[in-house]
Amino acid sequence: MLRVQGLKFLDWEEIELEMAAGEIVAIQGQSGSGKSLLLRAVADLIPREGEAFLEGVACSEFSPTDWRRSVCFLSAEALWWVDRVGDHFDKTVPEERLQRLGLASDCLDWEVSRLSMGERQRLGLLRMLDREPRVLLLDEPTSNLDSETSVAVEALLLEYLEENQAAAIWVTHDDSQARRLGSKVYRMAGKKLEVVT
Ligand SMILES: Nc1ncnc2c1ncn2[C@@H]1O[C@H](COP(=O)(O)OP(=O)(O)OP(=O)(O)O)[C@@H](O)[C@H]1O
Repeated sequence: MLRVQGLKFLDWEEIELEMAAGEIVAIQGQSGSGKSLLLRAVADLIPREGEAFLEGVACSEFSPTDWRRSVCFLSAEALWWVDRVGDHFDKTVPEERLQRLGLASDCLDWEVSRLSMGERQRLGLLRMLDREPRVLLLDEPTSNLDSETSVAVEALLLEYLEENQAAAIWVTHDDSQARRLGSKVYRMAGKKLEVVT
């Protein structure tokens, strides 16, 4: 589904990655090792060499907007550009999704400024799913969450990947999360991507 070929940014070594529909690839590595840069490079958000292919079609064949809608990067700190939470969503978020993630049923009417870090993270994730991406580039998507809410986020994401035959690259500092979710686990170290399992 997603193939990354000879991807190179700054002075990191070339990166090759391939993932199938429904698959999660987990990426670990010390702080500053280049995990976020890799996700941004795949999303075509930073200057890079090499190519990424979605279902065989090169990134360069897409408009930048179409690529980023299909291969969607979720930053650890999602950006919010208007005051009201609900104005960031194209569609109505099913009440059941809010409930599953422990979010208040009226949170779409809230001001962004009142959101806690964990609420921002969960709503950023729902906003991403609202756009129905084919590939999810997740930068520590549960870093601000308690363990129970993290489990709920994991379950929702697994369900989304299965139902939509989408794929994800999941950056995490949590070893057990990487092993639990990743069909392959990689580590960024020494400016290169190494296979762990
Ligand atoms: N435009 C740039 N030019 C040079 N160096 C940069 C640039 N952008 C980021 N870096 C550096 O690249 C390194 C990797 O950054 P990155 O954000 O990918 O780390 P990370 O592995 O995601 O870390 P963390 O786990 O702390 O989030 C950092 O040292 C960062 O300062």
